[in-house]
Amino acid sequence: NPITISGNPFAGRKQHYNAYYSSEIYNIAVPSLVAAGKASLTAAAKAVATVPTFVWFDTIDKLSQLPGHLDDIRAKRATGEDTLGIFVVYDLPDRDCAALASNGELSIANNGVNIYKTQYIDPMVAIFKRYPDIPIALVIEPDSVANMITNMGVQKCSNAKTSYEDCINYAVKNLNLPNIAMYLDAGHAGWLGWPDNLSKSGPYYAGIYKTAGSPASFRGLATNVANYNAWSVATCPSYTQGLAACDEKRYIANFAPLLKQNGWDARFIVDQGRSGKQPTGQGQWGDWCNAIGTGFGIRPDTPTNDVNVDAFVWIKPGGECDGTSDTSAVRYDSHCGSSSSLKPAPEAGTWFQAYFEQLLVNANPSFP
Ligand SMILES: O=[N+]([O-])c1ccc(O[C@@H]2O[C@H](CO)[C@@H](O[C@@H]3O[C@H](CO)[C@@H](O[C@@H]4O[C@H](CO)[C@@H](O)[C@H](O)[C@H]4O)[C@H](O)[C@H]3O)[C@H](O)[C@H]2O)cc1
Ligand SMILES: [Mg+2]
Repeated sequence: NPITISGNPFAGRKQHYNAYYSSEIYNIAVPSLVAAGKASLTAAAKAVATVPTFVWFDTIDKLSQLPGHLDDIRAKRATGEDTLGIFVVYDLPDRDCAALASNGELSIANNGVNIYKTQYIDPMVAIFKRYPDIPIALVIEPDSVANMITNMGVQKCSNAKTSYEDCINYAVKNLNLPNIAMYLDAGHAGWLGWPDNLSKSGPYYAGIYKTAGSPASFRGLATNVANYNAWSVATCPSYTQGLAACDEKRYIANFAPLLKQNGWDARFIVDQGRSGKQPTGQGQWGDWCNAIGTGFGIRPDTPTNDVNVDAFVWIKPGGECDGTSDTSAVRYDSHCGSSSSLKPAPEAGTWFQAYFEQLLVNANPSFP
């Protein structure tokens, strides 16, 4: 029977752990550990397989896997568990405009806006409409709006601004379904938390919400996606350069009132999938690619005890790469060759075994 989400979509529900991430762990990580004489870590690895992570739809082709995930969730819900689907919308034309590692399949110059709407969003909406009985949380377009705040000096980002705004507007208006809650990406404390960036972000994000007609499903913002910041830390790491609000709790506490002043009573979700070890091994806060000295963090089912925050989540699946370290690769970004980055690293999104092992041994809370 169809459901209508009201309030916090995570309240009283279990986030879904998906078969794809489990298969990466069972078919790649576990055999690799055994082959490397690290069989002692296989129990912990298998425990990670049942931690809910978001499924990223980073290509049009991936949409063919969406019904399968939704069928799995429907089966889980049939057992009496109130399971929530958790997915990422991530295929903007000229995607990842300030970096190279996660550049996508669509380009503005090549009819990308039209393809995004008609071949990506419209089919996705049609699939979700076949599952009105399943509650769903969506993260909308990691990095995109944050780049609009800080990277108008990057040609590819300034060129993409109107297209990003058009596509995101189309996405949030068309994905505005009774069983869906949407969270638009909002960078992280080290990105938009700086006073100048935050003062721009309040009106700009609230403007997106109002321009879209304040959709009922448009719940709020997602922070720290694919990044490493603490939820709450007593001592600010040195690389946070004196920014007092150096963790996501304080970033959000500063951000929420600005949104409200501008007409959006937004809530947040916070990625903690790679935030368990503080400080991280980052030399610079902006070293975003495959950062060393990181660990799996706060589990997604942990209560947040924060009125602004609906849930802790693992949006970036730990073990999936941020970008290749191969300097000859088309998508090579120098940030993935930095002293803060674990190397050698494969292409963005593919399995990075050494990184998975790093997260596993540094996990906090630890895995048995
Ligand atoms: O001392 N001060 O007063 C002061 C004041 C202002 C300062 O300037 C700020 O410096 C920050 C860095 O410290 C910058 O933040 C970085 O911006 C990058 C984009 O440009 C982000 O990269 C993205 O990261 C994503 C994953 O998170 C990737 O998926 C994606 O591919 C990738 O592109 C980094 O996370 C993010 O850390 C701010 O823009 C900049 O405004 C600095 C100091
Ligand atoms: Mg990225």
